[in-house]
Amino acid sequence: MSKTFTRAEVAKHNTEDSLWCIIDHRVYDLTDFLDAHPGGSVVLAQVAGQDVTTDFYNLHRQEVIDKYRSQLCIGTIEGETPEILSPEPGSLSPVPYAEPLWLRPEFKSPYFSESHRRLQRAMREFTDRYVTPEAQEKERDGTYISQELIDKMAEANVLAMRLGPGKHLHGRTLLGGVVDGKEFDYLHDMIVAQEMVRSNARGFQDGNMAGMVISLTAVQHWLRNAPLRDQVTEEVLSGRKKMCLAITEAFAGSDVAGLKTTATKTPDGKHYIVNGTKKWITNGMFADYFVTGCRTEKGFSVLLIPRGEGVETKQIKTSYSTAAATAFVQFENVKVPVENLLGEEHKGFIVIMSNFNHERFMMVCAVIRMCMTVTEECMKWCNQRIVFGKKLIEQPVMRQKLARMISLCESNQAWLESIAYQMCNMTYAQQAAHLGGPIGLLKSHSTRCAQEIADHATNIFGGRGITQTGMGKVIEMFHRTYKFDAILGGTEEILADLGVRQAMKKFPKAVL
Ligand code: HEM
Repeated sequence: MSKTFTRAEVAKHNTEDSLWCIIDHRVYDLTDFLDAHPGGSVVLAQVAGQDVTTDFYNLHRQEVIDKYRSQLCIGTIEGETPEILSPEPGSLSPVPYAEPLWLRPEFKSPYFSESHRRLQRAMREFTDRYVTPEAQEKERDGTYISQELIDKMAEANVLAMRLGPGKHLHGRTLLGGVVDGKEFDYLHDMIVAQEMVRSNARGFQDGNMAGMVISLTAVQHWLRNAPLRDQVTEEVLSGRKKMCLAITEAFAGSDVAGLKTTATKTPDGKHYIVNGTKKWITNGMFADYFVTGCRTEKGFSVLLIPRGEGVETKQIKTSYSTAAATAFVQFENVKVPVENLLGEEHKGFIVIMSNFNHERFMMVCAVIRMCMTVTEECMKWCNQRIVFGKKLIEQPVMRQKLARMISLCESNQAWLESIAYQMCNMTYAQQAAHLGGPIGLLKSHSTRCAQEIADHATNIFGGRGITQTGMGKVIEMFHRTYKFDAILGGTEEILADLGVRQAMKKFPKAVL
């Protein structure tokens, strides 16, 4: 790679027998790549011997050249040095507004300590090195997360951190010891969630143990049989077993009262017999345990159901990748020991409701971070793309769009950090009592904003914004999938309504 060439030398290699070109001051020999190029050989023949930097970056993302450099690059241009940055694993983006304010060197924040910063750095590197490459591959081919990655996350205790703060973290070495398990709070939790979504693969993001995140917390808090709880927790956090939450049915989604799956006690009182179906169950395809909402004689109860006789799963294809392992689940006369009951019999609503807070908080962390990435992509594109002889950024209409996108991201992230801080200072029960409304409102609001951001971003990227490869692939993915966050864990309307209803419960009688 230390070889240098003059531009005149490169220009001579302008035939299909010897085809060179220049990208960012580096010389590439594309002769043997002609037939393999996904964009075909004709485009390459048209630019043979030339500096194609602008054309290349109009069509490809930086990671394309990073991937092929070692194979195709033969040297640099004499007296010139490459200018375009290839992000190192773990690095922060230098693009304005690409990172949350607390990560920008010139700003301060009252919320974050050194351990938050250490965790952020370690999580960013972990995601860049291990999660993103697999996420991109699985998102494309629709297969499920590998056991290798699960093992890696289990070993570094990333799986354990994703449950949020709690005793399950005490005594564990978190990502090599960057934070003490006893100090781990909801701001750490937010960091883990926000860093993981930077792998930019919405289906895989859910396929990556999202089912565990929203179900094991309920087991932790509500399964009263301690040996069983410890056994299951250990199995899941070590990555040997997978767990999912099975509440939603084709008959009832956010309206939990309308569920039709039944759990009937056997005459000896030792078991429940479960019958019914569940739909849109994230990770259901590979789950070993289903935390399942059932109708019982006098109400609603939640059971931990292991995969076994009478449990069947079928894949559902949704708008995002099948990497999420979304399933239709059928329970047919499934015998479940009564010790597998979460909370009290007939009082399962509280189990579900209190669990919803963390689930929705996680979703909000993710969607807001994703909006920020989309805004970053648009900032970069507007700065690069030349239309009618001008950069896009020089068009006032584009600056208006960016201003709106930035404002939505900044305000949502600030609201989120404030809620995370409240969570750090409340017990689980206080959170359930006081934060259901605010988290619901923030989720509803942030996904409405996501819709607007997806819309602006697609218009900015044009045809690229509706294409699954090339420069607009992140935009295309976001525009196709932002609705998941608007629906999973409670629709926008239901959550907005919850926010106002919870506020009205506390409305003082004496105020007119
Ligand atoms: C080192 C040189 C190059 C490499 C490694 C490369 C690689 C690729 C890859 C992997 C794709 C698939 C789409 C994607 O994943 O982004 C692609 C598509 C394409 N490439 Fe290249 N390419 C190179 C140079 C060029 C040049 C110089 C041109 C034209 C000036 C070009 C034109 C195209 C076109 C038109 C497409 C299809 C557009 C699309 O899928 O969005 N490529 N290239």
